[in-house]
Amino acid sequence: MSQSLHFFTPSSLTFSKQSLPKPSCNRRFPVTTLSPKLISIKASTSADPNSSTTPPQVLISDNGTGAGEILSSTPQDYDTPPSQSFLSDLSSIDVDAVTEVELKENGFRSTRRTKLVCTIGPATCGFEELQALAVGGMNVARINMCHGTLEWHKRVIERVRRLNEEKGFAVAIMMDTEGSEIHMGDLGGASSAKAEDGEIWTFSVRAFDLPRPERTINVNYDGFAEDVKVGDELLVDGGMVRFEVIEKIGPDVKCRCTDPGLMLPRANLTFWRDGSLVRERNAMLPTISSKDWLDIDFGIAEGVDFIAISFVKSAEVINHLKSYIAARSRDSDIAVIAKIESIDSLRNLEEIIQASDGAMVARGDLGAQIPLEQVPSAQQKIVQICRQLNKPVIVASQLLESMIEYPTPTRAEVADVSEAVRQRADALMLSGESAMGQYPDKALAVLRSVSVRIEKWWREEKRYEAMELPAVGSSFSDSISEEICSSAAKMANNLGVDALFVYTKTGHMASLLSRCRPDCPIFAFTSTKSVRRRLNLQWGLIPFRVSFSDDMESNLNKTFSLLKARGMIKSGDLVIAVSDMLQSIQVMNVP
Ligand SMILES: Nc1ncnc2c1ncn2[C@@H]1O[C@H](COP(=O)(O)OP(=O)(O)OP(=O)(O)O)[C@@H](O)[C@H]1O
Ligand SMILES: CC(=O)C(=O)O
Ligand SMILES: [K+]
Ligand SMILES: [Mg+2]
Repeated sequence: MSQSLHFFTPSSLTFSKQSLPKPSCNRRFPVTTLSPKLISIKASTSADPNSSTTPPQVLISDNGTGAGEILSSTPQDYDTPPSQSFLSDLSSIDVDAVTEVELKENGFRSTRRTKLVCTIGPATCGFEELQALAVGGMNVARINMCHGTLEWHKRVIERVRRLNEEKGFAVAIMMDTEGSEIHMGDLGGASSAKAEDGEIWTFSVRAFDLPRPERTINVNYDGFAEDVKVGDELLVDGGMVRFEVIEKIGPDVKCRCTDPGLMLPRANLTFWRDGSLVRERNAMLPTISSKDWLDIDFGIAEGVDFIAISFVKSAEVINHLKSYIAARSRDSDIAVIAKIESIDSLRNLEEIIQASDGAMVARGDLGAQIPLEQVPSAQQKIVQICRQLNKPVIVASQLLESMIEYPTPTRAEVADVSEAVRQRADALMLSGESAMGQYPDKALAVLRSVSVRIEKWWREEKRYEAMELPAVGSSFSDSISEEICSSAAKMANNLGVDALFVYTKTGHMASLLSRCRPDCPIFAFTSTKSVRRRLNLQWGLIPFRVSFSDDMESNLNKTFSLLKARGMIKSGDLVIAVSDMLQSIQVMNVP
């Protein structure tokens, strides 16, 4: 009957089985009271070996088979008294109405796992429009500091906040820096400019009087006229429109349109010579410009959840920004997302991702820096590395580009979205489709329905990709958490459980579970609003805010009754629970 297993640790951990004690009211032991069917594996260690005199233990209990055997508990883990706020907050759990309805109507399994980011622009900045996006499944609202004034962005942030407060959403805010690459001016207020084949346009660093003279474009980079040469190819937005440089007159560069198209305000500009990107000069520009620093100060002051850094070249700039944020806002939760959109970022990919809290495959500019046909493989690689390093990854740009103008996507766009979902990216992003397109809600609905459909198909076919997930933590305690999460995810798949529950203060344990991309959804319970919002970017997590204690038994009882009362779970549902307070895996039916 007895099983034992030894870990080699400072003090040895043992697996063993003992007789199941009768539940008693003063015995605070979660495994005995929750349900008739329950298995608990507990590996209790202290992150700080000096903080506890109790040797770490691993416990296995199983009273689900009727064998009714269990071993002694480690009382210290259960005896932490619930805090005042916990007691006073017994009835409250934050979940948005949309998730609640989705869980009630469709059950856990059909909830969407891929997260959705929407760029907010003139088409979606009003409260009603923002609400429509939240209802439509927006998890993160992105504001792009290339466009709009600080006052405009501030109003958007306020509206998203109000939406969260009033409607219970946990929409996170991502601020995206402008970066100091070369781009066009704002077209003097026009929403776009059309360049036709063969037309001659003037690109200049000169400021023009309004109204903007016909066929002229402002360029933000002073060295532009010096750097380009006659014969160079000038690409707007990575090739959406192409020009050939035909003449230079002082600050004015005359160009002939060779590939016609629509140019959007502040579109990115790159120039190419003999088939390769000219980057000597703009490579000298700082990744974070002085304007970016002001925007970052604004983002910190406004308490945004994510800051996405454009045109990252090295890990150094990420580390620099992270220490700046840490110094500026002591207990700030702002996560830094590295935008992979340059040749340099591809060169230093692993170290950049390692230093960041997440990454974005910014295909718009990336496709302007590397040949377009290399973008898909770069995307796959970035998504894979992020997953291995346990960092959330967003696939961005042109997912549904045609929906800026049309109410239905092209088949090719649907295939592209499907591919990103199949790669199990954490999130998909809308840019122009939601910022200035005619059908933002429809575009979001397409992302949503394609995600759900592909995820379902993938699960039905049991198409697990065998991805090696290397250890990401440095301490032994980290390794235990990783092992627990990968075992819990595997158990969840094998047992066909309805949901994984994770109680997490920092969100780390939830992200480790998400990394395993299990079949079932992950209910992530966290006590702070900011962690809840941040988790909203990660694959498969349904973040709830609820106050909880170190006592897993009461946490589980409390969440079960709260969720049952709201009709989000029911008796008999099979759940696996893990937490970052108590290193254990518990399998149980909802009582
Ligand atoms: N705050 C805004 N105000 C006005 N227009 C905006 C705003 N945000 C986005 N847009 C419009 O939506 C388009 C697509 O947005 P997106 O965020 O992808 O920007 P982008 O200029 O392509 O640059 P990036 O490379 O930073 O994504 C922009 O080109 C712009 O026309
Ligand atoms: C999103 C972004 O910055 C890009 O695709 O270039
Ligand atoms: K940007
Ligand atoms: Mg970009």
